[in-house]
Amino acid sequence: MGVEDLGDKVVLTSSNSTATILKYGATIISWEIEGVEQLWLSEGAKLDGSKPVRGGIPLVFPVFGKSNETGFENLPQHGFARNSTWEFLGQTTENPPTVQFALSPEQANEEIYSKWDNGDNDFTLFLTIQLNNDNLTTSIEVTNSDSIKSWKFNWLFHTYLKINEIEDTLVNNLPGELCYDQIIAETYKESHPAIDFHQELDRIYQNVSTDKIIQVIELGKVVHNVQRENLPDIVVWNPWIEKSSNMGDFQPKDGYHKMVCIEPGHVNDFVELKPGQSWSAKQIIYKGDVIKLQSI
Ligand SMILES: O=P(O)(O)OC[C@H]1O[C@H](O)[C@H](O)[C@@H](O)[C@@H]1O
Repeated sequence: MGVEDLGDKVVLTSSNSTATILKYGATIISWEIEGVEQLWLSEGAKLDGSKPVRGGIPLVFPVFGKSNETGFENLPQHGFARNSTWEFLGQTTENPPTVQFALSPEQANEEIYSKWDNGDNDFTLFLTIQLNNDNLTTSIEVTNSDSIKSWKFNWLFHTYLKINEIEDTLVNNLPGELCYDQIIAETYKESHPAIDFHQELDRIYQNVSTDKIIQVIELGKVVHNVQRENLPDIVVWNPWIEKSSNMGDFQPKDGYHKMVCIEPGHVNDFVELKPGQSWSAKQIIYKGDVIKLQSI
């Protein structure tokens, strides 16, 4: 049991599990239960701060994807939280092991931060990571630290879940939900009883009730459950053959068989914060093998 600061990373240990967090991006790069890895991390992922980590749980702030909205148009895809080295604030609870990280303009990747409204938005992010025996909980609090200016943002946990075989995998509890399909640039209502994977898939499910647990089911068995608080949107992504072959840090090239991204976020529209206001949200990924079918 405990928390170890190894310099560039922090390791949390509970009686049956461990989580490893890279300070760069405050990216969770590993979560093991009984020695079994739950997150997918590319063998080609850069862990030296030269680029965002391909795998684990990168953090997306203040924009998801690219946006042409005023103030966001110069930012690269997914913003700067994943390219910044966060401050490790230390352990907040001993049992369950819980740690906190912070990011504000002082620590943010200067080059990218300056592209967000000319580096004129004062913010504070607190990320709390709690390792329980059967779940990993990540909580985020975003505060507008400016005394006069309002600003807006997207937030997303870009969670890469590890699976055995994508073609044996289904994602449930999304039928009837509105989604924007990024591959064909169209919005439609999901009509399939479960999402299956036979080609590149990149969809933003919008405004999905947080009562709904998103389950990843492999050969009829639940392998991951994703629960959300205050995160209405869910991105489901698998890059498949061509897209992964074009990502230099995606290794091995057939690694897309072993991963699915379920990304809870607030990305369909922006959250607006007035000076001094805060917003918070949570992702809980847990084990548990009961199939729960929730209709719209
Ligand atoms: O390559 P990255 O910038 O890490 O983005 C990886 C992926 O993130 C999300 O899942 C988006 O929906 C995808 O369109 C994007 O390809």
